[in-house]
Amino acid sequence: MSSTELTDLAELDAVRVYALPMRNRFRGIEVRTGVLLGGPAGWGEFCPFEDYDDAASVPWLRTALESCAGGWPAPVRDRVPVNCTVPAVDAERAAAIVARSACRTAKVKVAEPGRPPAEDLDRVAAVRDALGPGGAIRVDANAAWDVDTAVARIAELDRAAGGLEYVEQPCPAVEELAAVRRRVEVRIAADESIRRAEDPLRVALAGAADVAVIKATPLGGVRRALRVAEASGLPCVVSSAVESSVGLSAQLALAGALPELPFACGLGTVALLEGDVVADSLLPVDGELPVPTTAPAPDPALVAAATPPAQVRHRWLDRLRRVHALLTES
Ligand SMILES: O=C(O)CCC(=O)C1=CC=C[C@@H](O)[C@@H]1C(=O)O
Ligand SMILES: [Mg+2]
Repeated sequence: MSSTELTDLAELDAVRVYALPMRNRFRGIEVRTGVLLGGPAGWGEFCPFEDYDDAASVPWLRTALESCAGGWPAPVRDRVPVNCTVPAVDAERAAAIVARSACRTAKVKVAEPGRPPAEDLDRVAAVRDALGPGGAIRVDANAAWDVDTAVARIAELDRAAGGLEYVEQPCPAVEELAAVRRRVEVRIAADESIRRAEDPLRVALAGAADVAVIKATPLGGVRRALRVAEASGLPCVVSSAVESSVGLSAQLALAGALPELPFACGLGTVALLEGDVVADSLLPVDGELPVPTTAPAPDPALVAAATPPAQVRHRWLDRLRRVHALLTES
């Protein structure tokens, strides 16, 4: 098939809704849900977070349909180093997650609403112990702080971690990221500030970040995300949207195709899920994942085991139809 994107849902051979529990609550999510789409040239995954409206979900569907059409850009590497992701859990669990992962880089969630800052310090210290002195630690505050709080917390976390590789999205606004960046030594990474194609240029022009976090899934696919990465002019880290192995493969295709990849990617996230929909899960081995050329096919028995009740299936199929209608209008 020559086209790089399917536009007609009738061309799909299979549509399967899945629901997989998270091992630990993450981004407020306890069960990750989405739709697997079987196309003429492969599989794709449509899995916008529940709080995304239909318009914001359009690029997620583009990503799924690009995957179904097959033929991602040619990779320049066949393996990608990844970080393990440590949710806002207690220090003991954090250390266990790192030890189990065998990754040399850990990304630690901090500034969870309602939790005291001392818990973050204990968590990063435990992660450093588990990782040893040679590993890299990055933290993600998901835009929780104002500028002064960010400056204070980053200094404390940097000390507790024995050095941070970078801090992801300390504050909400691009101008705030720039202000924090002028006041701390630790690198700043922009994540939520890069959700639309026009965003990375704004981040770069404002001097707001040292690193761009790029996600193929919410940016409309591997090709679109590659253009966003190039426009950023910044070193890029590819990070997941907590997909099953089907959707994660598009993110790995992006990481495989980026001309430069100076940091480990946030793609070890199948480990956050209780189970998967493919037999050969994209779980890191020795801190790396392979770059696939197509998405792995779901295993019918695993999909059957992950199929949610009819009410959930109908809600997702309605969502798919509505978002598809918006996509074809645009
Ligand atoms: O980057 C990683 O290590 C894993 C992915 C990850 O952290 C995220 C995925 C999806 C939603 C987010 O809240 C979160 C992030 O903020 O980067
Ligand atoms: Mg982030």
